[in-house]
Amino acid sequence: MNFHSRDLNLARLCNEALDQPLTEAEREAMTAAAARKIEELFDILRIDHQNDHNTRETPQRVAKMYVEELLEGRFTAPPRITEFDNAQAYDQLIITGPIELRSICAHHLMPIYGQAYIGILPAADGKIIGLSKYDRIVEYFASRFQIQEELVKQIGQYIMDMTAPRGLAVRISAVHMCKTQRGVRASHRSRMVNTYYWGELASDTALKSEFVQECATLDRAGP
Ligand SMILES: Nc1nc2c(ncn2[C@@H]2O[C@H](COP(=O)(O)OP(=O)(O)OP(=O)(O)O)[C@@H](O)[C@H]2O)c(=O)[nH]1
Repeated sequence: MNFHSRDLNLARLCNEALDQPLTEAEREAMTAAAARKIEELFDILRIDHQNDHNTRETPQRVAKMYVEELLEGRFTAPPRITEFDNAQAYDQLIITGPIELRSICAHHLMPIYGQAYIGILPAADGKIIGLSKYDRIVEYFASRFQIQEELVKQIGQYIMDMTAPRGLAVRISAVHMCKTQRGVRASHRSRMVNTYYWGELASDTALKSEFVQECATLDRAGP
């Protein structure tokens, strides 16, 4: 099957999903087409991948890694969210983290790794969602070429749209390898931290500082 046969040739922004998840046949066709382009790149870089025992299968491996792993969140459906009744009308702050964050930066295609923290102020008459779903949502939006400012907002907006809590905070603390492995060669300890707030968490400074303090505690807690 030719992967241009559907609307898949309509490009989307690097951190947006396609309009429809790929079918298995489309995924295979995209992987094969990407592998051919990576072979071409190796040819340009004068890497003899036909005869080099180390890189013979590398274009196929890299193409598969992009389509099925690093950019999976562009090509698959968002995670299913399990909702439970908020039977006891729980309306206090819930904080979950650290959630392991693995992404790729949009500018140099280098890894971003770190932790995410999510704070939820549930609506007493709303729903509670399964705790593991926050990790899945982070992974879904992180599996794209990203910049950290937009990643935080995408994660939070999705949770707001799906669950309508009274307030929400999403915080990411991450290392950008485009800064540590090249360019300025910053320290591996150099991180970017950013937080975005919605609803009551945006307007209530006491809630904000409770969230930030709990994140610091969770960060120090270790395994
Ligand atoms: N704000 C922000 N910047 C990012 C993020 N990821 C990478 N960057 C930066 O994006 C910038 C891209 O800069 P350019 O000047 O176009 O690229 P460059 O010439 O290779 O620059 P150097 O990285 O300084 O060598 C760099 O400063 C990166 O550190 C991110 O998530 N958020």
